[in-house]
Amino acid sequence: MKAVHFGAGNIGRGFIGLLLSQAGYEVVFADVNEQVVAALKERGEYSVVLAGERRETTVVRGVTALNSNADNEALVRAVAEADLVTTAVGVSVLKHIAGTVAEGIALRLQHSEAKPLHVIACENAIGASSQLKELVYSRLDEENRMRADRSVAFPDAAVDRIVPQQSHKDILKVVVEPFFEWVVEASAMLPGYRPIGGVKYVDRLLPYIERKLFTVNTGHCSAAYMGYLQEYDTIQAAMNDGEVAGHVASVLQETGAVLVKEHGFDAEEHKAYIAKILERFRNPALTDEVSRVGRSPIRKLSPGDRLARPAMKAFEQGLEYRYLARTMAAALLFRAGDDPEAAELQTALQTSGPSETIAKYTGIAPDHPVHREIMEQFELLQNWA
Ligand SMILES: NC(=O)C1=CN([C@@H]2O[C@H](COP(=O)(O)OP(=O)(O)OC[C@H]3O[C@@H](n4cnc5c(N)ncnc54)[C@H](O)[C@@H]3O)[C@@H](O)[C@H]2O)C=CC1
Ligand SMILES: O=P(O)(O)OC[C@H]1O[C@](O)(CO)[C@@H](O)[C@@H]1O
Repeated sequence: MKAVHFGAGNIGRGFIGLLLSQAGYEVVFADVNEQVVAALKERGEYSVVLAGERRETTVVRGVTALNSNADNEALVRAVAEADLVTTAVGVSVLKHIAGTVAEGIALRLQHSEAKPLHVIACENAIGASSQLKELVYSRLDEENRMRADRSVAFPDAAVDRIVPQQSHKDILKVVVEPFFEWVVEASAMLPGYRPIGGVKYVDRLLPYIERKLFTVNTGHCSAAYMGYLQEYDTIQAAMNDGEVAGHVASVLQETGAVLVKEHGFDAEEHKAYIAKILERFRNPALTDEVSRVGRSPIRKLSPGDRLARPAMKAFEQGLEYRYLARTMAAALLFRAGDDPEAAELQTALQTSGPSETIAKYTGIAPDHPVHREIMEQFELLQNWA
């Protein structure tokens, strides 16, 4: 069984590559980071360390890598021969890999009996595989699109494992939290698919991806944005501050009410899910930088993502959204590291002012009550920043 995995970064090596290798796949990583690609090629293995008391280490063997830019021809052939293609590159990078995936699919379809291929985008977004499918299909001709409909599937997925920025002497080593959850849409699978150990298959992914995104990711970025305003460098330090932790808990109550109402999750079970996640954010064996967890604030503020979407749902369901609005206001003030999206937001605020900036990046119109709440929270927070 062969897998091509795009993105040999934190989640790629620390989660997806690990599970695929344990499931018996030969894994070819594709990345643009020449040093990582060269090291994977040369060594064919790397280690994953669990951030816990015992620091258990697993050596992931039987892997190699290709450079997505320089080795494109070989990568196209690898996609053509693969049983599985996975990605963890960032949802905004999918457009850059879609061409290679499309070329690989076109090549495999030249054989009349093309074997089934599953393409799973493991990104923090709703419908990431479906987004990738659209990008790939726009690069295939009509005949190949019709043939791909029969032998290529793009099941959506939700992936959850906190993997902070790594800084070890060994550039391939990756320290990850022990917890993981990978949920895949079973209804989209083609006949003959061999389940991967450790993956949970569900018929309807939406409740799972929304629960994950609106709890883990909404909560985490709330800690990052409020932590940044309080001048903390790490999530662990921010979560030790009662005010930040209280804010995160309030946000998760808001999103929890939406999730329970919309998807029928059991309220008590959801409370336990939140408690576990707050504990994971605090994991003292990890050092997770505010700059990583808050990265790409434009993506995080966008209409379908972890902040605007649950806030709008809360409004539509007659529920509370004040703390979500406060996180969105804080996201506008986030300037950690050299994040280009944070810089773009600062320019927008200076040139167009907060109201227009909120409308442009969240898609929420100025006369909407959620917009008005973000404005109010922004004015309150501005004095801190
Ligand atoms: N780190 C985490 O804890 C989690 C991350 N995710 C999601 O996983 C995805 C990846 O995140 P991380 O692994 O943290 O980021 P990362 O930055 O560590 O890894 C991304 C990798 O993609 C590579 N890349 C960039 N452009 C590429 C291209 N054109 N072709 C091939 N590779 C390319 C980068 O060089 C990098 O190695 C994101 O969508 C993120 O939201 C999901 C759950 C947890
Ligand atoms: O910021 P991104 O790219 O959505 O991904 C990082 C997020 O992924 C996670 O590490 C796990 O889902 C979150 O804790 C974090 O907020």
